Amino acid sequence: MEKIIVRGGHQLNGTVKVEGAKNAVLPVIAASLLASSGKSIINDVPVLADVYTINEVLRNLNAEVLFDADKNTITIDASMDLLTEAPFEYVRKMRASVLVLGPLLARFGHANVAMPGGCAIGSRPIDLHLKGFEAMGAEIHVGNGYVEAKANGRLKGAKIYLDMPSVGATENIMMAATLAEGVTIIENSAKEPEIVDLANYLNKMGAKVVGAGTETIRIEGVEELHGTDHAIIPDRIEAGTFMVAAAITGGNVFIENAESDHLRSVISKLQEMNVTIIEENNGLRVIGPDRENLKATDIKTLPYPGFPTDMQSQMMALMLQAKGTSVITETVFENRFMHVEEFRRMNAQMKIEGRSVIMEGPCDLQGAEVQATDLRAAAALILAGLAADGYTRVTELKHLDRGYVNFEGKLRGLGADIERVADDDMIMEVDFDKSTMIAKLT
Ligand SMILES: CC(=O)N[C@H]1[C@@H](OP(=O)(O)OP(=O)(O)OC[C@H]2O[C@@H](n3ccc(=O)[nH]c3=O)[C@H](O)[C@@H]2O)O[C@H](CO)[C@@H](O)[C@@H]1O
Ligand SMILES: C=C(OP(=O)(O)O)C(=O)O
Repeated sequence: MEKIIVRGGHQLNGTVKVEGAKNAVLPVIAASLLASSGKSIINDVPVLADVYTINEVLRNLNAEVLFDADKNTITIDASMDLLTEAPFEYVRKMRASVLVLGPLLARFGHANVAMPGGCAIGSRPIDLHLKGFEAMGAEIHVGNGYVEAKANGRLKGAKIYLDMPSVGATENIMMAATLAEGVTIIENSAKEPEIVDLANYLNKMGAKVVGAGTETIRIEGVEELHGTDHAIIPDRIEAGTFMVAAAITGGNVFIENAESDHLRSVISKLQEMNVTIIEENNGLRVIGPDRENLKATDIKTLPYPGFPTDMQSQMMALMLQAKGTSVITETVFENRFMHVEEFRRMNAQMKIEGRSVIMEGPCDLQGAEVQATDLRAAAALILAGLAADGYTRVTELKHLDRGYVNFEGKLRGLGADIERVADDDMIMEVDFDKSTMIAKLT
């Protein structure tokens, strides 16, 4: 079993480059299924496990997908008649597989996709996606672990109010509406930058989408869409994660490609904590304060432009180092505190009260063996390891690899003492080093 081993205490300095956004590329790849002519060429694609998974979903539907990982480019030809079933083996690995529902239903009048079920961060239903399709005239049948959607002819434009601004529901309904007859209005839609990226892509394919990035999106259906070229926006969560890495080590890191407009809430909270952030050409410079000057703060996760839930656990690692009482309240997912127990193994002083976690800092974090409970928790535990005394070993790296490209390599490039080891032999070597180190200290 692979582990990442990190030895804390090294300040990070230098430049790190942010990849294309995972949460933008997945819906864009799914949207490529809408093109009945031409090829789609997607650039700045991050080489992530999730990208391989969605590519497999498309190939399984009979689309032709060529991923040039060296050039970060995917070429998709979906112009042929496709199959319309996405089995559980893919949806289980990655919930974003449900994003093929909208495109398949709109183009072929049928989709049969495994129900995603819950995951480590919450129950994550897809009722809002399905209500949207029903409002557009689709018939939905849920049974035997699958959701089947059927339309008699083209979907019909409709006015759809989302009970909450769900990112996935907004994307799925927006994609379905591009080929519907008439106009669809999505009210209380999600406003994330990834929604805007998807709308830009759809418009280049020939769709008529306006208002993406606001709470009302208007889609005028067209008869067909074609392949196009597109470059994915930078990953704001990867950027935010490296911002915390700089802050937690008191380092000075330039984060190339970080888009400051997408990171306002994160920038503002870091500044409250006394982290210096300078907007430079093509990126952000982040300078962490000395540990005694890192100030406590409070955070509430919210839909964009509020503080992102996908940055919650990384900020928790930083708050454990801050002086005073910090509180994080999670309002987006009902169960996104699994990492708290793992932080406690590292000597973190914290308690959960309802949807909030209360921390008394600064904690003297100690290296320990910890388990990544989800994607962002994996990154957060490694960040905590950068500040901890001794060695931290993080297991269950399948979560990390879903969403970070060469995370340990990028941190090592900035000066972190970190490596990924493949098996227990390697770990014994590190144990040996550790005992030498302890011997030197005493
Ligand atoms: C691939 C991708 O882009 N994933 C992101 C996307 O996930 P995802 O699109 O799954 O997240 P949503 O915005 O849909 O979920 C937000 C909340 O709405 C609830 N909900 C959602 C849909 C629905 O039909 N019914 C319902 O109740 C969810 O359970 C959750 O509590 O947005 C989340 C919120 O910013 C991020 O954490 C994920 O990284
Ligand atoms: C929760 C996340 O992703 P997903 O929706 O793909 O599980 C995430 O990116 O932090």
